[in-house]
Amino acid sequence: MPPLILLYWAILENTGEYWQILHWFTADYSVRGLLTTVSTRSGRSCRSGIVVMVWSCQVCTFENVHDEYLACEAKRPRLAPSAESAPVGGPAPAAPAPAPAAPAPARSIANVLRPKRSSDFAGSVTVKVGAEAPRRVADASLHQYAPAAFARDFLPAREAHALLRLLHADGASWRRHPWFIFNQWRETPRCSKGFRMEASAAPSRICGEQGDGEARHGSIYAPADASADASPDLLAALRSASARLAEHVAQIRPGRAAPWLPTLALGNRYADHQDSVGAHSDYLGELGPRPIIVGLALGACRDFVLASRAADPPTTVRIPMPHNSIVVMWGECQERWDHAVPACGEGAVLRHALVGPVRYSLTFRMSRAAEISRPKCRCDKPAELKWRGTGYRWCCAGHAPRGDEHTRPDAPPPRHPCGFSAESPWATAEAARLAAAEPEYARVVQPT
Ligand SMILES: O=C(O)CCC(=O)C(=O)O
Ligand SMILES: [Fe+2]
Repeated sequence: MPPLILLYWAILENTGEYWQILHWFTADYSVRGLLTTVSTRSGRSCRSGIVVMVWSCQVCTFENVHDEYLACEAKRPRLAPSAESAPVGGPAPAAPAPAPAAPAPARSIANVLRPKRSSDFAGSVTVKVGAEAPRRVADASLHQYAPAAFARDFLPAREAHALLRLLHADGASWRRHPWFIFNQWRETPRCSKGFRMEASAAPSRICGEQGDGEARHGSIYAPADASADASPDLLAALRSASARLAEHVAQIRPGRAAPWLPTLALGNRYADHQDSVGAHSDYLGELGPRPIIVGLALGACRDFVLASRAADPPTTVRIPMPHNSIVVMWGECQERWDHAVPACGEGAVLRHALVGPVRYSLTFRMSRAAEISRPKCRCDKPAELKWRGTGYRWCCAGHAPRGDEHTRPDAPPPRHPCGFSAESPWATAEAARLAAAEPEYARVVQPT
């Protein structure tokens, strides 16, 4: 049967939503549908009755291969697609001045059929150096400003969508954790859960984040505690994503011999614009110095911010991370840069069709626990590893009950850091070895 193509316009009577729909019926009688008009409502059901209907949004690359219609919520185009080095506003470091909204996509067949990329709707990377006004930069130029790389539309769209569904089902059980900051225990302003991906290991909970007395904090990996409560489908999806990331990193990596094979994924769930992670570098007790850490963002688009600690001149990079985008943080990030997902205004969150304002991130890390001889602090717990300006030191980050334990009424109170601090000559030497094997970031060639 030759393909039959049908283009029609529909107005849903009860919602007033306007859809422009292109269907083509293929030889196997599957039906594809493209929506060109974006809706803000969700939950309508639309069954084709024939075989499969694929709804894809023209604005946010959302693709729903199931038989229900989920309204895409990406109704607010933000910054226009990258214009290399275009100034975007005044000198305020916190947020680049709003740029004019991207023009509405032309309603043409060519535009309907054009595969959409997230750069069509999410903002550009912006860089602010010293007192200069923030500038938009092309994604591929990020390495000129920070030891990091950014890529959009990383996983195949369906894989990203399936992973988001699995995370969203699991994410309801993720918890806020105690963390030590400003000399007191508080709850993390987001929920998190950790996964171990070694084939043989049970998934473990990660005990959230704790402070280190300098208003910086990092993620702490608890040893596997056998709370194997992630679905096999989710673990399989995490392993698949991690294999793709390992391959990507191998392609773009600046030197170094040993492969990066992630074995841990820390999941964060930001329920809305108020959830956040403050500026920090990660704890490295299990990862060793200068680790590669890769963040995969799924769901709502929020800004991921990298800020140099050096004042010569201070650099802030703001990366609006849309659904299915990744940021690779090279080793130097954990020494001389902080990263954050700041709280923002409600309107600054680019919602996702499936999860609305919820953002998930998975930060993939490679455990080197087997190579690291980790001392215990005075609390008799494994110490944490941090860069301290001139070298690495083991320190105590305080201790709180792991996983859900802290929510139990009989949970012991969290313990303040004991003040333990000891040089790690091994980590400092290992960092120097790794740094020598890395060429200048500015010379890293990014694939297009
Ligand atoms: O959510 C993110 O993108 C960052 C999370 C993070 O920094 C962490 O888990 O240590
Ligand atoms: Fe982090």
